Amino acid sequence: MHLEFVDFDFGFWGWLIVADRVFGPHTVSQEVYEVAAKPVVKAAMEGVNGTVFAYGVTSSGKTHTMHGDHNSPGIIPLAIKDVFSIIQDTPGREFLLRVSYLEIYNEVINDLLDPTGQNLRVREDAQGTYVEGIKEEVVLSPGHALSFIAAGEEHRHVGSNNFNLLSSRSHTIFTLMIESSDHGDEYDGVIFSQLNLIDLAGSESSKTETTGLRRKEGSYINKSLLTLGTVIGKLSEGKASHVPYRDSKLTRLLQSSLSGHGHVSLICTVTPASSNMEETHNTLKFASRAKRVEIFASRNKIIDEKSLIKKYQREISILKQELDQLKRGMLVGINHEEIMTLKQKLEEGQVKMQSRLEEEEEAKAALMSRIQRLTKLILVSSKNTIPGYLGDIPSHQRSYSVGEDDKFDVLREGPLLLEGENQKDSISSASAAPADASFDFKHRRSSSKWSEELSPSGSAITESSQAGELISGSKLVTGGMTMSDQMDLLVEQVKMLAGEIAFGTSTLKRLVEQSVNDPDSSKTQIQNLEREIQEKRRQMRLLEQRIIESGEASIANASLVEMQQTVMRLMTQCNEKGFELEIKSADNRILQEQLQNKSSENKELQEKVNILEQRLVSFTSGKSSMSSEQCVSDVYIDELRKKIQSQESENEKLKLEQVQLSEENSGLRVQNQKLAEEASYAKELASAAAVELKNLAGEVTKLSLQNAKLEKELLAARELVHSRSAAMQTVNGVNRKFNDGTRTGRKGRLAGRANEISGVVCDDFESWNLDHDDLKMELQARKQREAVLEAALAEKEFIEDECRKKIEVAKKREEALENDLANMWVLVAKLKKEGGVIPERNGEGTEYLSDVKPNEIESNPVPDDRGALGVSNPADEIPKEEPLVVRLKARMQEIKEKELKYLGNGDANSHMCKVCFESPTAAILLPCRHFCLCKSCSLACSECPLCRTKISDRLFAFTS
Ligand SMILES: Nc1ncnc2c1ncn2[C@@H]1O[C@H](COP(=O)(O)OP(=O)(O)OP(=O)(O)O)[C@@H](O)[C@H]1O
Repeated sequence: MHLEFVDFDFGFWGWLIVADRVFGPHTVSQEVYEVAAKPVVKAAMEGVNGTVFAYGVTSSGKTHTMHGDHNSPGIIPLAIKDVFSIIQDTPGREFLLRVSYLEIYNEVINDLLDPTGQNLRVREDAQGTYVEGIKEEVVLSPGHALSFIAAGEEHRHVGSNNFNLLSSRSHTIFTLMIESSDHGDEYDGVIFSQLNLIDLAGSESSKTETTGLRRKEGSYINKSLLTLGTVIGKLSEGKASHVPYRDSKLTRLLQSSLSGHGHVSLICTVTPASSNMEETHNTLKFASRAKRVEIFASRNKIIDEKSLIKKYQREISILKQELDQLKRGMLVGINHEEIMTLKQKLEEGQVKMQSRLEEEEEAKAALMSRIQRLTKLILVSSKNTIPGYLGDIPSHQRSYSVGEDDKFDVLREGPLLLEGENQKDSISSASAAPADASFDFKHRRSSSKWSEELSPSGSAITESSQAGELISGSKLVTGGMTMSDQMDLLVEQVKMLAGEIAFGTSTLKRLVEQSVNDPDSSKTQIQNLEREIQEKRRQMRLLEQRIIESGEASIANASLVEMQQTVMRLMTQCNEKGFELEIKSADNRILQEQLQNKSSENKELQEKVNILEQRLVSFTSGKSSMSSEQCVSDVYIDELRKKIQSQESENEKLKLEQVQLSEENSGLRVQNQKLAEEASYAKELASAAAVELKNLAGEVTKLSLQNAKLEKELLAARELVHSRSAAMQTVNGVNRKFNDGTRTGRKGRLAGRANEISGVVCDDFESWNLDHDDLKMELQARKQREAVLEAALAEKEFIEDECRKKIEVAKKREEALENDLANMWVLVAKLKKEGGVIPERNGEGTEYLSDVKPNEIESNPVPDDRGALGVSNPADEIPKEEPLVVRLKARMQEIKEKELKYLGNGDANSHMCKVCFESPTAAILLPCRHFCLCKSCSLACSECPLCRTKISDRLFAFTS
């Protein structure tokens, strides 16, 4: 496969394009990295943002260039490796590296390091654009960083098209965030930079046969790449025109990189396939445009506060301080006195332990010295070869093995020969010939050994040397035997010596008997034998002494072991005690802390007590002359006790009250419910009364209207009467003039009226005169009518007055009702406020409202039957103990009855006179049933004041 890598480097530090390179198909990634990416990486490590991205048609090798494979790592792994090697080569600085890895798939940003981070949003701050909520991982090594890339690649969208089996379906941006600062004193702030390593998805031509999802992906890819091309094109123009960074997520994210504040290295990959010629051409055009983009890369500002490295450094310093404090804090919380006490205790303990240890050491040393002494003794004695002595015993044994026949001789003569040899050796007169050669040899060897070892001077054997032999012989056994074996051996030796002595004694007896026959020859033998017996006895004594010493030694040895055990036990105890001491000291610390807390609490309490005492003193100073604090505190305590007792009794009382109240509450609730029902009933009554009042008012209005009408009619009638009378006067005047002015009377009035009616009438006087009689008649009729009307008017006025009175009464009644109603509502509201109950008075019944007293209710009396106020109120008859609502109900009933009376609706009481309100002794019920009048009143009225029914037609309903 032939691939070409086209690299356009945009130069560094504000340079314009300095180099562009074309790489052939056999170029390795390392070479491309060296040219295209390394300078960018290096600059990024120095604080300049850098971006390296691969652009090209699908399957042209972008992913291969950026990621590479196992054999040939791409730009990204090489860059990471380089970053860490730069860190290695920069010992003077501290670095903190973080990585993030995202993809832009179908214009959606997904976090490749965190599968839950989907559809992330792009934000912008002073530093530029960034992805909100993207996961950033701190990396510590190249492998660590590459592991994140590998993990991210798992989540990347990859699919196959007809050019590439593993075609990238998304743009990926691997970002390395680099923070660095100098060490210690040379600290110059934290430098932050970003290195973006981008693997774009490949542009897809129409030849890329895609359907469905691939087509959709392809369109998104092409669109974003087109936007990238447009942005590059705009930037390459160099004009201050609008750059459509926001048209795609890719350009939006690369905005700060492309806008010229960091290094950008664009690697364009092309394929030599003729089928991709158009795309290759487009890629080259894109590269050509990109070359013209000017970059003014600069080092990023120093950020201190936001930097993670600074944060970590701060944390580290804080932790160090905490550690120091912690180290010092071993003694924090313990005051100086405690420390001193603890120290003292420790010292005391140490002294004790030291003295005990010293004692033990001394005991140990004593034992050791004894052991050493004993050991020395053993060592010293081990130089003596008791086998020589013992060798004699085996020799004896060997001699036993010679034959049973020789046994007696050996036993009989051996010691004698031995003694004889000994005698010869010891006194250097070894003249006596041995009876047995072998015995002699053995004896000789033994005796020579004794003489060599025990007698350095090589002189004749002495008492001491013999004793030394015995001791050493005995001691030697300890080298290979136990003490008990030694003892046994010594005892055996003693027994043997005793046997030899006994044998020597019997031999001596036999020699003494022989000396009777031959005194010369046996004399010497007897002397030698006596000497030998004495020697044997001496040796036996020495051996006995050795046995005693061995016993002592065994006792000493036992005591040594015992001492050693004691020492061990004491050491263990010492360790245990030391451990206990540590625990105790730790406990002591804890107790000390607790004690401190307690003491602080005590202090606080003491302060409180002092304050209380002061208060008490100030309180009692004026009253009491008690001087001693004890008395004050006693009084105070007594008071407190009394207070507590009174408080307790109050508490009990309160509890009882609570129980009572709860019982009352339940009772009152029931009552409240009843009252609510009554209140609703009273409300209904009040509303009915209001309706009735309204009707009454309507009727009154009607009456007023009728009255007004009547008044009008009356006025009209009066005017007519006046005009007629005036006309009559005119006529009379004319008549008088006409009849010499001598006559007066009706003619004159008629003449006057005629004059008044019209001046023209005079002209028609003749004709008017003809009607004179008629007029007279008419005048009379009118006069009568006038009188009737006046009477009616008077009646009307009277009725009007009555109506007014009624209205007033009704109004007052209404007011009273409203007052009652208001009182009721007040009562209801109060009941609700007091928990929905009416408090009982001694449990005997409901209590009147404190602010709505019965007297107040009576102060708004309902008018009586006569319309007088506050007279004969039935409410007065209600006992005061009755509940307000009951009284109200009674009042409402009364009102209703009165209403019925007023209305006269056929009720028995409705026969009361509606004019004088007298008792219905002589009442009549009008046919119209409007008014019920008494006889006297009905006489005054000729018709029903309401409907004008003639009273002549009246019907006396009843008379009492
Ligand atoms: N220089 C190269 N040496 C060897 N193999 C290469 C080289 N460049 C690309 N390839 C191979 O070509 C194939 C396509 O390459 P790659 O996936 O990198 O293309 P791409 O441009 O990233 O494609 P797409 O845009 O579709 O993702 C891969 O199998 C890759 O291994």
